[in-house]
Amino acid sequence: MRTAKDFFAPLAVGAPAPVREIPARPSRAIHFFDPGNPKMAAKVPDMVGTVDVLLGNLEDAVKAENKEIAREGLVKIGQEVDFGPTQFWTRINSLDSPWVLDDLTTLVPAIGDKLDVIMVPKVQGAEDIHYVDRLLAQLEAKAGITKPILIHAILETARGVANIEEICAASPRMQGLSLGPADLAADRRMKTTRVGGGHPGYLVRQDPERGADGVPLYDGERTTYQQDLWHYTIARMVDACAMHGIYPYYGPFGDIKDTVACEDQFRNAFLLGCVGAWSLHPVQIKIANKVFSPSVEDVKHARRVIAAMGDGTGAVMLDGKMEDDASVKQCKVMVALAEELAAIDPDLKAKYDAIVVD
Ligand SMILES: CC(=O)SCCNC(=O)CCNC(=O)[C@H](O)C(C)(C)COP(=O)(O)OP(=O)(O)OC[C@H]1O[C@@H](n2cnc3c(N)ncnc32)[C@H](O)[C@@H]1OP(=O)(O)O
Ligand SMILES: O=CC(=O)O
Ligand SMILES: [Mg+2]
Repeated sequence: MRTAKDFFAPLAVGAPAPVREIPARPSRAIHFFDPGNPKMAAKVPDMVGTVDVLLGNLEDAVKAENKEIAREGLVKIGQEVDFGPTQFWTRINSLDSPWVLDDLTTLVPAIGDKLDVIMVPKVQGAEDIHYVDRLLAQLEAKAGITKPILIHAILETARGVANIEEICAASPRMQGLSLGPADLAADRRMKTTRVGGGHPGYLVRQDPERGADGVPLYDGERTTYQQDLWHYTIARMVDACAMHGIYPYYGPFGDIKDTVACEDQFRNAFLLGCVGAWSLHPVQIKIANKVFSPSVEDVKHARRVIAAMGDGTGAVMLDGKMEDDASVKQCKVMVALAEELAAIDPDLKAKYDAIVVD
């Protein structure tokens, strides 16, 4: 166990001091691109400023024979592109893979000063974070990096879910967690072959009509309600992240053409407390930016409650509803997010600025 005294000490002589608080930088969409795919790589400079996070993916979805090309492509992009307000992340290969050591030892010296966050897949427990933490400190020290690179863990194994709290607490570098529904489904032996999203078989059914003897009458239509396969895991992530001052994200939604269901899945995550989701295709950036930004109506309502509540204590009636100390805190969450987003998104700022609180 690392004691409180040692927790914020650098793990290598010359490494930058760990951050004390994870900055709340907007990250509505973490947009994945394959840095070894020339068409995708060419689009990266023009995407800066249109998306909160650009992530060069080196892990799954990059063919084994292209791993080195992808890594080299990422170094080139990192060195050549000015990311401005957009965060620059990468997803390295899994810690048991033949590529990860070269990923880290190549990326940190070459573009470690540009990388905000390294996403680590298939994290099983605190030991995985400790390994990356120490190695990053050594590499940062050697390369003279002055700002610590943060770590984001993908929750995609049953063991990772069971160890969620210790993963979040493993290092001051821990920035957040993403749900990895595809690998997690496989690891848990769930019987869905979809990459995230719902499943028509996972449902509850309206009660049947019953005869006088109480026996169900099976002749009527009974409405079914599809349920969210990921609710439990996302809720666990949200609590663990909030407890540790880090950020939860929904992961991939593989049905690229079903933009409506993607929006629903993202919105469920937003309502439960996630700050963003992955975008696998440019079409999903727009969806994430929309869903993970509070609506004008929500911001207006929140500002009205805050204004009506004065010093934030007591209870008032507003539009027939009770508001009190707790609801004003909920409203402050909404307004704080709106302010963070308005600071980087001029369109949103204009919409929020135009709100008149009556
Ligand atoms: C379970 C997990 O681990 S999920 C995370 C790993 N998976 C990924 O990262 C997948 C990333 N996305 C992709 O590989 C692709 O978007 C695919 C395979 C899903 C679809 O690709 P395509 O069939 O080429 O999509 P489509 O034809 O609609 O592409 C339109 C254009 O957008 C580009 N494009 C597609 N995806 C992206 C992307 N993620 N980033 C930037 N550009 C992209 C294409 O290159 C194409 O460019 P062009 O107009 O110059 O030809
Ligand atoms: O990496 C993501 C997943 O769903 O698996
Ligand atoms: Mg995965």
